[in-house]
Formats: sequence, structure tokens, C-alpha cells
Amino acid sequence: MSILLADISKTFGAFHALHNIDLEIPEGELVALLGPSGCGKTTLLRIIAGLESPDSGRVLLSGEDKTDQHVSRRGIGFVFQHYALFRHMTVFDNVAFGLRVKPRKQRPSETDIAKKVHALLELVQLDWLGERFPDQLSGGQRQRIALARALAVEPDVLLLDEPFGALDASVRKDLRQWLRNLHQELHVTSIFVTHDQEEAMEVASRVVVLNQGRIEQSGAPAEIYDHPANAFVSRFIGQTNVIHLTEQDQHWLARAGISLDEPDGLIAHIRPQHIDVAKAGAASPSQITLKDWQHLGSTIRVELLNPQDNGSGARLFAEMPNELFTQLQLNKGDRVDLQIRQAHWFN
Ligand SMILES: Nc1ncnc2c1ncn2[C@@H]1O[C@H](COP(=O)(O)OP(=O)(O)OP(=O)(O)O)[C@@H](O)[C@H]1O
Repeated sequence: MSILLADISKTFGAFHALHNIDLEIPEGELVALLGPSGCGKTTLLRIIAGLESPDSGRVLLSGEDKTDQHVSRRGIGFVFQHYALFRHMTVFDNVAFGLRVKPRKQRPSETDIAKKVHALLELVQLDWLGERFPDQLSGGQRQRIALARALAVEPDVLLLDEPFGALDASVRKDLRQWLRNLHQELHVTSIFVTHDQEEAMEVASRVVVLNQGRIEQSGAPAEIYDHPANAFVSRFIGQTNVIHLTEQDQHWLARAGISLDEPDGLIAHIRPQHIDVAKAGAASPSQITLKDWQHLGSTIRVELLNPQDNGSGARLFAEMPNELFTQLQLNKGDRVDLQIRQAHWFN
């Protein structure tokens, strides 16, 4: 089912939670709504679901206007951050719940329900837990059961509000990959809310960046990362060096491959992995030095000091693979030459 949001606005009293949201989500996409706390992600999700009404604007599902239709008639499945499984029911009964409460005419037989529940538990790779109660599961297992329960009624759209928010980092990482695989298998149009940019980039086919109730940018993860529409998106998506340029930046930037006639007043955003670092030869006029470095797993983040005329120093971060760092044989205090492969400019 495709989703079209047309000019959606929402206020709570005097507070504008959403401003004129236009968004089109083609059928089968896995979309991340990404943004800082309070930017309106959950409100937008609740409006799509029909749990909240917009003040103005329309919600179209597969081209049909559903703005005034009740939540139960929208064909939507939900998973929330705090896995709301029924504690007094077994895993099997939790997953079966949505099927058993269907009106008699649409309700499958108990044999068909059992088949379906087992198939779903296999899909989430937890068929062996059917007789357990929610309290006897880990957080990650509960979240997968919550997904199986949402999928049981074959929703046309799946909405997930911070589905992995309550879990620790390593479980989150496993579940991200798992959700992506599951989506590739099922192709249900899905939207998940997150404030974690890494999670959004890793899982989603499209990322929608929200800020203060407005869409700042919407696009494929690579598009958003490589071509941020504005300074907010650039800073929010991954690490970046933010440099407020003055006249005196002209020389070192020129040596790093960036020629500017009038740098004064410009703001450069340069991602650490877009800066190449090499030990400066004796003839190099570079004054930039290596201050320190940190291991980030497979990459190394180096901290550079770029001295200014007034005696202060601006810090710059660059990142490179471990092997390259070893090859460079850099020591603290070494002078370095830089090459900047990509930068973005904002005023
Ligand atoms: N029922 C409500 N009454 C009043 N204000 C509300 C209500 N629901 C949400 N808000 C406000 O609207 C804004 C957006 O809330 P929302 O829950 O959509 O943000 P969010 O991006 O999901 O945030 P978080 O990441 O912290 O969950 C917030 O400032 C919130 O306080």
C-alpha cells in the first residue's frame, strides 16, 4: 500500500507540532522517520495510523482518502517501543490474538490460526518459544514477537515507533539487520521512527529527516549523506567538521585542494572520512599537526590541530582505515598535509 501525506499540519494548543508535511511513500518501501526528540515523528506516525487527526491536510492510502477513517479500518499494524505483549498470554496466544478477535465471518479456524502462528514464529525465528510467557523472554525476543503479532493480521502498512529503543546496543544492531531481511522477504510498506541516524541509514531504503515539525530532507540514505540539503541535515547525519571560515583559512584550504576567493563568512562542513592525511615533507609549509587519535573499531579517528594567527588552534577530525593509519607511521606532534576530497558549504 502506498502512502501519500498532503499538506498535513497539527497543533497541540498553541504549539505547532507539524507544519505542512508533504510526503509520498511508494508501496513496499522501508522508511525511517528520523529527527531529534520532540520534532514530531510519533505525531506523524499516529496521524498515518488514525490514532490522531491532523488539523488540516489529507492522508491517502493506495490513493484513497482515509483521513477521516477509523484506525481499525486502515489495515495498519503497529509495533511500539515498549513491546505491549499481553503478559498473561503465551507467545503463541499473543501472536494468535489479532486473528481470534476478528469478526466471526472473517475469523480463520483454530487449525488455520495454529498454522499461521507457527509460520510467523518461524519467520521471526522463534518457533521454539511458543509456550513461553512474555516475562520469560529477552527484550529482543519480545520485540520480535511483537512484530509477529503485528504481522498476523496481514497489515498493508506496518508502523514501528522506536521499535528497538528500549534495547541495548548489541541487540539493537542484530535486530536492525533482521528487520531489513524481514522486510526484503515481506515487502510490506513500513515506516519506523528513530532518533538514531545510524539505525535509519542502515535499515531504511529511504530516510525522512524531520526537525521542529518540518521535513528537512527525504531521500535514499546515500543521497542524504552525500548531498545534505542544509546545515541541519549535514550535522544530524553522521559526524562532520563544522568550520566557520575567515580570511586566514584561505592558504591551508588551498593546499588541501580547495580554492576560495572569499572564504570570509562561509561555513564549511567536511566529513572526517573525506580528509586524506599524509606526513608532511620537510619542504611542506603546513602547520597542521597530529594531536591524538582514537580507535573506532575498523577505523581510526585522528585529531588534528590547525594553528591560527591569534595563537589559538582549530581542531579537525579525519578518519581512515586502521591499515592506512599504520602505514602512515604518524606520531603525536607530526606535521601533516591534508587533501579534502569533498566539502559542503552553507551560509
Ligand atoms: N497530546 C499532546 N498534547 C500536547 N503536546 C503534544 C502531544 N503530543 C505531542 N506533543 C508535543 O508535540 C511535539 C512532537 O511530539 P512527538 O511525540 O511527535 O515527537 P517525537 O519526534 O516523536 O519525539 P521523541 O523522539 O522524543 O519521541 C512535542 O513537543 C510534544 O511535546
